[in-house]
Amino acid sequence: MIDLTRYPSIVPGLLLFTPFALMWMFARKRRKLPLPPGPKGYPIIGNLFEIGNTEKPWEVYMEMGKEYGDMFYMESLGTKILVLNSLQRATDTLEGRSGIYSDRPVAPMMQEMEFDMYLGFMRYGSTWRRQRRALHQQLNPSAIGNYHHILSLELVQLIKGLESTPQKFESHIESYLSRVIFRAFYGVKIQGRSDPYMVLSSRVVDGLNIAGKPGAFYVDVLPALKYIPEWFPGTSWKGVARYHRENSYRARQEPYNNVVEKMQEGVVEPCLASRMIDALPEPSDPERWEEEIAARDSLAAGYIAGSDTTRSLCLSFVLLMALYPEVQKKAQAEIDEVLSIGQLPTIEDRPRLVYVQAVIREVSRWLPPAPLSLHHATTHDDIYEGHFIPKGTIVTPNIWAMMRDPKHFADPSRFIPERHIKGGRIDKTLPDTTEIVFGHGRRICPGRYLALDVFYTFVTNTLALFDIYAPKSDAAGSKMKYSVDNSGVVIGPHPFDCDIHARSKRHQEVIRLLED
Ligand code: HEM
Repeated sequence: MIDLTRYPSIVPGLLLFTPFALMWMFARKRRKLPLPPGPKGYPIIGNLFEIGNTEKPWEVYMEMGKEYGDMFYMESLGTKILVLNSLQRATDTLEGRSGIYSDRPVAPMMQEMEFDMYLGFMRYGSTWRRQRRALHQQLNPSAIGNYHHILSLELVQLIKGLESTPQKFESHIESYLSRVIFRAFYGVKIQGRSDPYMVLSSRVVDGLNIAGKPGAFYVDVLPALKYIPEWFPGTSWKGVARYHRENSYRARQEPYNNVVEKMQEGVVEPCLASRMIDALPEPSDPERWEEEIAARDSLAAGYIAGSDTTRSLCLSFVLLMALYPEVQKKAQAEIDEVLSIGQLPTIEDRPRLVYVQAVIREVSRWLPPAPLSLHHATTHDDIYEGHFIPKGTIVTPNIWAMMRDPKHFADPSRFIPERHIKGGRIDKTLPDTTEIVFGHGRRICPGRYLALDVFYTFVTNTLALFDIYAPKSDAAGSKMKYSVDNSGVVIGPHPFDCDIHARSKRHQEVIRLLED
């Protein structure tokens, strides 16, 4: 017997959607081809309990894959979900058939908060294409070099912070990443967490995390509720939506308008925004207006999407170095072989740092910040490997399962950078986890080159100058306690303690001599 009290948020949906579910069941009968395999559903509600189980769904889906295969399908109350548990399935559909699999499902509350104006949550179409192009022109591999100096300039404050107050490592990392992103995007130097831009961006991320939770708002279950006036009892969600809509609007407008003003005054630091503005068509061009909105909104989408994800990867790296001191020593030995003390690693050193590259691949595999990527959706019916995939299916790429696929990664729960190396080089026959972690197909993360360069800069410079240990209270590094925060769209380690200090007196001296 199912205990409905465990799933309070789905009870109203159960009642409200029963007629739709019946219609859906009859429509299914008309189809000839089978749907992909999947758990048998209950009459009327279908797979509501599998879909409604929001506790670490990436792990639940990985387990379900053992029974139903690397691609399975669930249906409930009109919602259709296809889970892709292997890289092969993601490549075949999201990349091979990207013309069909590149839409996003947009929940009514997301729309009410205007988060569908952000690239990551926008429906597939011409506005999406325009914004995507605007970002890609500034963040592609040949353009990204324009921002490498910022990674190094902002590094000094991070290194000095880690040396003077190592217990605040989390806040130093967060502040480094925000400084890099805001300076690269808008040419501004922000001042810590209380900076107005930081406050605004964290409010938008909070809103995304609230709206991203399935079943958190009744309007997601019954979209017609949005037409009920705000004075009506039980519509407090409308106030929540308005608050986040305002933040979402300000986050798109304010930093961009600031750059426009600075450009007019001739005092702007070259940045993504100024380069996008320079590249806009002439004011008389009919395309100008739309292109300017695309520039403005794609920048906001980038800085909102980039902070939490990159932070999660950096914190996972610190945690893993404390947990696996032998990996840390090996990576430091490689850096010492390539560079002398006092020389800080740069992007140009990357090809010579093979073991460090393997560490980066293994951190990305071990705790991918977006374990279920972002949902894709189909714009048309499709037939894939003899299965019928209906139009409007929500497609969930399970990055977590791909990273733990024993076909590619033996003993997947262990952290073993060596698995990525063969004959002294990166093993190109193994899937590249630093690609998988950024998603697939036309919606793949446009910030991936920037994110990887920032992450590499953080990893190499930290290893070059500091030792990271489990806190003294822990007898051995491998026994250090940690847990993962699964509460948002992006996951990462919960706050944890660790000891960070300069590797030696000479390293301490190098840090002291660094100039701000
Ligand atoms: C380690 C850091 C990062 C990770 C793990 C990550 C991961 C992802 C993933 C998994 C997706 C969904 C891809 C898909 O739908 O298939 C995505 C989308 C996106 N990412 Fe990132 N990302 C990171 C950093 C960044 C940065 C620095 C930016 C800044 C430009 C950024 C901007 C975006 C945007 C705008 C989208 C939406 C793309 C679209 O829907 O077309 N991300 N990211």
